[in-house]
Amino acid sequence: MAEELYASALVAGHQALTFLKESPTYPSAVAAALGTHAITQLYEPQPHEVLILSLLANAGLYKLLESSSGSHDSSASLLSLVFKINLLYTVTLFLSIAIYRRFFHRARHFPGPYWASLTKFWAFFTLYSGNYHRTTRALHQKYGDFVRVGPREIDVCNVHAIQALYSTSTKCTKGPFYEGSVMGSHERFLQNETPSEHLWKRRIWEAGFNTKALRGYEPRVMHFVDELIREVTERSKEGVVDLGLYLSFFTFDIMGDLGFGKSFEMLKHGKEHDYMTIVQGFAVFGGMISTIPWIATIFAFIPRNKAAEGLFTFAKERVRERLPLGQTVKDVFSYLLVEDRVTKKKYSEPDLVVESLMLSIGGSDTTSSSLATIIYMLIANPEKMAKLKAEIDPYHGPLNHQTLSQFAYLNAIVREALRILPPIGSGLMHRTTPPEGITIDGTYIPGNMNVGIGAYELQRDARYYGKPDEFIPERWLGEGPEPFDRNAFMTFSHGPYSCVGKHLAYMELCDVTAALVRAFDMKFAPSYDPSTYASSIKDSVISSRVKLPLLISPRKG
Ligand code: HEM
Repeated sequence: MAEELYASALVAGHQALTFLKESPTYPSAVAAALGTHAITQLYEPQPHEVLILSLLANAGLYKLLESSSGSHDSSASLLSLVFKINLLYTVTLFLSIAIYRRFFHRARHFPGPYWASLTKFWAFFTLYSGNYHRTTRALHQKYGDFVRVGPREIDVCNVHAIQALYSTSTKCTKGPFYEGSVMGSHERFLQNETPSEHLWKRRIWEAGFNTKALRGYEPRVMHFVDELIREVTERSKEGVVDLGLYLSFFTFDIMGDLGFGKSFEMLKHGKEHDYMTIVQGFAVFGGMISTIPWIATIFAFIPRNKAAEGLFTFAKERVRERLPLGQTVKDVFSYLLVEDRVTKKKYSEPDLVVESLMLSIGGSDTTSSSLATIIYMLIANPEKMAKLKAEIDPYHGPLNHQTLSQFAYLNAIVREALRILPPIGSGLMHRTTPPEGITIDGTYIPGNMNVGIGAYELQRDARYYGKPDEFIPERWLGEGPEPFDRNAFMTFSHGPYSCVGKHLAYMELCDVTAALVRAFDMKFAPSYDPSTYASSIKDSVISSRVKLPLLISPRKG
């Protein structure tokens, strides 16, 4: 069979060469471009394959021209001819792709921005601007529930799509969002694992976030809450405090402690650790290239740059220091050391390095930006702050999650902040539809399309939440405006790949909010324009760190 294929390929190659030799050069370039487009419809080549093929094709072309011109033409004029043929080939190929995507593609009936129908770079640049979530929301308001945000990408804003796309029973597969590695290598971590590998790894992670595990982490979390209050008290004596920065220090310190067994001590030193700077840089970059996954596959072949290498070296050292302590320390890492009860598989040391890195990325900026939003919303809505104080103040015991989970208004505030400004707000390309396509609320989406739901647009949709742009915690207590649809809450995603750290996040959000409100009177710094808060949040898949300049003083009454 293989020999037959090889023989057919040789015959086809020979015929193509004869055709090129006998036909005029420029029309051949046009024919080759159209042929390439037709082939890529059947088989999507990887970028490195395209590169290798085009180098080989150009070398062949040069040889062909050389042999057909004899000794008449110099190599400079041959090269110039090769260049012109390449240009014609490229222009034809791109035109052919553009015409196809615009007028013949199976996604052509879906409305959306013009450039998005032609190229994924529309999403890349929209994400670069930090406005992806706001842009897709505006597009849904203009076009409806299904918007074409890429050649074969559909952003969906409809509550029925959650089950259809994200649930355990969905026929959709993980989308290209999870392909490749931004770290410049082939490492796989929980989030971008294949479904079968994800299954056993996820079981290990889930054990690390069950109620018993969380109870074990709480004293460690409370240690950092106390440190946060102490540091903010000290800094506030000097004037304006950027609480956004200190909340970042806080969440990174905790993730260092729970993921690597050692805090970054940023709260203690009041200074940014290089680790945080690099991680935050990577998060932005990683977010952007997730819109064009073939860029990530190129990165997988390039050696890691200095910053990424530094990050890995740091993580490797921390993991090596942490490993000998085994399960004597009750952190998330200790759970990652346990073998899966079903498959008996275990994480290797290099896998632990990658997972610890991912833990610190996934659990830090998400939680700190949510905390900043909670405090911002409370200061911007003094009546809500007063209501929260009225709930917390009568209680004089130690703050812990068991107690705080009974504080209905506090929990409603946390939920409402996560609804109105979710730290992962955009849908991107989380899932790919099955070959037969999928129907959502009466709309058919063809097969092999990339689809996603953005939490921001869904949670600001007036069909699911009355007065969606207003901060109304009461809606979670059954006292807010209608409609109110709990099912449209997507902040932690949904289904088998949803946030595994959700309960730890809730614990941190409640613990810190209660501690800050109990300890301080807070107001916006006079130099700060609070109306810029929401627009200052840049969406790079995970929201960027926000500034929250405050005047803070110990509570008087
Ligand atoms: C407010 C805080 C948080 C938010 C809003 C959040 C949100 C999310 C979302 C939306 C996903 C799914 C992403 C996707 O579609 O692939 C996710 C996954 C994940 N999150 Fe969180 N997260 C938060 C905090 C945390 C914390 C504190 C941790 C760990 C300590 C964590 C660990 C993870 C992990 C490991 C995954 C991957 C799960 C998987 O693929 O099975 N997150 N998170």
